Amino acid sequence: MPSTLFDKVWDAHLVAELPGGGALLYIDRHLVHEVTSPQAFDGLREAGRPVRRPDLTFATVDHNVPTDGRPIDESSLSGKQLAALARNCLEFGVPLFGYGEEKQGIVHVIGPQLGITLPGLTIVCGDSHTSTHGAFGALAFGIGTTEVEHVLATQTLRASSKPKSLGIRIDGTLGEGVSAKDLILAIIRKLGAGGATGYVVEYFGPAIEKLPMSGRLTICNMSIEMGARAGMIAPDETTLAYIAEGDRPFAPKGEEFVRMAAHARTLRTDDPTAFDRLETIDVDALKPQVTWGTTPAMTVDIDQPIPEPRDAGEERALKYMGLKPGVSMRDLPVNTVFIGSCTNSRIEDLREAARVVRGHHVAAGVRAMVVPGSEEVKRLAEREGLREVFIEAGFEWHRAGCSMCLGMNGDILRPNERSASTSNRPYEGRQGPGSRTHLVSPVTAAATAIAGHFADSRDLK
Ligand SMILES: CC(C)[C@H](C(=O)O)[C@@H](O)C(=O)O
Ligand code: SF4
Repeated sequence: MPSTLFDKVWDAHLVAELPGGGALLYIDRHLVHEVTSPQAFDGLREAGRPVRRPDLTFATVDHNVPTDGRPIDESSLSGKQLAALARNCLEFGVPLFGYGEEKQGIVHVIGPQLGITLPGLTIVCGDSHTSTHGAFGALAFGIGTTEVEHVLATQTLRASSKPKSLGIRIDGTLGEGVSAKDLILAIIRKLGAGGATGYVVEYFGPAIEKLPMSGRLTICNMSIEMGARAGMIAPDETTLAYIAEGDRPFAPKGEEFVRMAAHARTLRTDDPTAFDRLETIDVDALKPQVTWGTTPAMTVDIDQPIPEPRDAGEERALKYMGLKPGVSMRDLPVNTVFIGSCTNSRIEDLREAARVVRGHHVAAGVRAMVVPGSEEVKRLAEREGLREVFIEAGFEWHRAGCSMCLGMNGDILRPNERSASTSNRPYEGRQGPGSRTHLVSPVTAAATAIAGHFADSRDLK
């Protein structure tokens, strides 16, 4: 019987089938951040247990860190979570990429960058966007705080029954000004915000094979936004070249790399008939996408009008977003442009945005900010002169962190302010109370900052 990439990684990590349909899985890498770990460490302490594999556990601070140079307010909840992680890592011997340190960054950006994320591994983190790491052909998913404690203590996860598999075949070629972000928004728009609930998704096909790792990471990142348990892409030569290049201190080297690469080449779905469900999408005619509502499925092409609401949920979304059907998306002015988040803050995202920005200026009255996904991305961008491009155009240049992806760290919108944001969730209040978020790609965000309203990057030329 043909099997899927997901089957292969699952089977290789199955320790035991549990009575009642669950499974005990061995976990290769456990990523930890300050928001979902404090109670887990408290639990270990109370039980008098150590962290079983501190060498396979990696911690960073991202959600709560100030990105604009403000000092950390130690009396705030953010300050307390940051301090707790530092204490816990010291006590339990877990390596921490702390605030101000060179390896610090958003957990889903530093995993791949440091060579922690590799093909065929199981990777968990107390964070829903752990699906990001599936871009390497890893089985990666978010877990709750109780499970974080279980993984810390045992290096295994009690998973519920094995999810079904959904293959999404993506044909065609992305046009200029259209990116992986537009592709994943189009997929979510087609399948719906719950369209992949209960599935592990594998993206494959010609359009995926042509994508660099940065785009594959963007796609797997947002799998969770259609309810998927995980997103995966089979490792190929692009994946292996990414792991081999650059400064990746935790990536295998020499003989070890050769072994890993040989294993990675076996990690593919034997035949699409192995999927429980199959969907296809063609991207030849895909246009830049913009969300208009409060889920990532409420999306239109940039040259389409705001749609008529089809149900009470869409009506509520329109009201919250302060929008009327029929208004052209392109005519909608924005207050803020945010280029950042684990979806779109890698060096490639910044390069693409800078290419659009170069020689232009941010529109009057618009606040535009770039928040690199890691301190390493920030350093690289500075070395390449991207910082100057953004600063000269009137953008703010920040330190690494989750920043305005969610309102936990001081980077927020004021009530009723509208943003073009490269993040992944346009939920009510996500970027601050009353905030109105529209998801876009980095190049669309850059063009929008310059135009002052939603704009197609191809119009700027
Ligand atoms: C804080 C954390 C638990 C949360 C998540 O799980 O996704 C956050 O990263 C988010 O994006 O909303
Ligand atoms: S950048 Fe946003 S989506 Fe990603 S981990 Fe941080 S808060 Fe969650």
